[in-house]
Amino acid sequence: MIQARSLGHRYTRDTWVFRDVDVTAREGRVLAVLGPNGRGKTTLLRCLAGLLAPSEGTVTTTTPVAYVPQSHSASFGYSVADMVLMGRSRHLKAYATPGRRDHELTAQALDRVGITHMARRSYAELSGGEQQMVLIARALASQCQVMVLDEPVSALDLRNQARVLTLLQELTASGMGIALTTHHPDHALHLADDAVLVLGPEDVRTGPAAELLDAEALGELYGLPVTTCSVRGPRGPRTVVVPDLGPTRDAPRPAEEAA
Ligand SMILES: Nc1ncnc2c1ncn2[C@@H]1O[C@H](COP(=O)(O)OP(=O)(O)OP(=O)(O)O)[C@@H](O)[C@H]1O
Repeated sequence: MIQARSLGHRYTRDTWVFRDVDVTAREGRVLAVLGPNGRGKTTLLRCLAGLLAPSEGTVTTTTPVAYVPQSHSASFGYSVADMVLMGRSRHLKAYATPGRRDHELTAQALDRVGITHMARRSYAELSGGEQQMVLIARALASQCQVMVLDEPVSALDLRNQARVLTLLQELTASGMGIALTTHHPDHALHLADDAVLVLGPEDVRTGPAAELLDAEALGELYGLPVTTCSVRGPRGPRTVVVPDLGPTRDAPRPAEEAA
């Protein structure tokens, strides 16, 4: 579990990114953090993951946590398998060589994310989306109990988005805690038990996702009209979020309407 109390952070003396945030990421639950660009989602996530010391408040962590950044550039020519094996580093003594179990867990993580075929490729030469999958596998190999992911599907195509979202659901069902940021309210509605909406430095709302993520709140969050509706997907009804993008290409043009 990661529990943050009265959390606040500022990079400069007079500008707070957020203040007074109480939030908990628990095993077996998904916490989704939403907000416009630059509003502080990554900052909040890095505080929760223990990578950034908050300017005020406390973060208490009771279980091993792994952080999956949005992107990560490796300067050496590591293979994908090496990158994932690095997830095992906290289990190894200083200067120890990874053992059979470490290699087994690396192979399992590659398989679980569906990237075994990439194992020998150079990580640095992968596309952004492929690298994102490798970073998720690295976190899996670490055997964390809470995984903190910064926009884990931002670079992924539709199929890999579905693969990763399904994997996160499976991990949660098996008891892992997930905290993630996302620019997809649909994904948050699909996955999340709890949500954080970062509206402003002094207005960070937390609560059950199903209550917090309604059309009115999302409209206020992103500053444009938003409609939610239920669609019948291949696996049953789902709620989708439709932002107001103006007239669509399918809409009749004014001249056609008048005719
Ligand atoms: N290291 C830093 N030093 C100074 N300011 C920073 C630093 N990192 C982030 N910021 C600022 O803090 C604010 C929040 O940034 P953050 O990356 O947390 O936002 P975000 O909500 O994750 O954005 P996005 O959705 O675009 O990824 C931004 O104004 C950003 O410019």
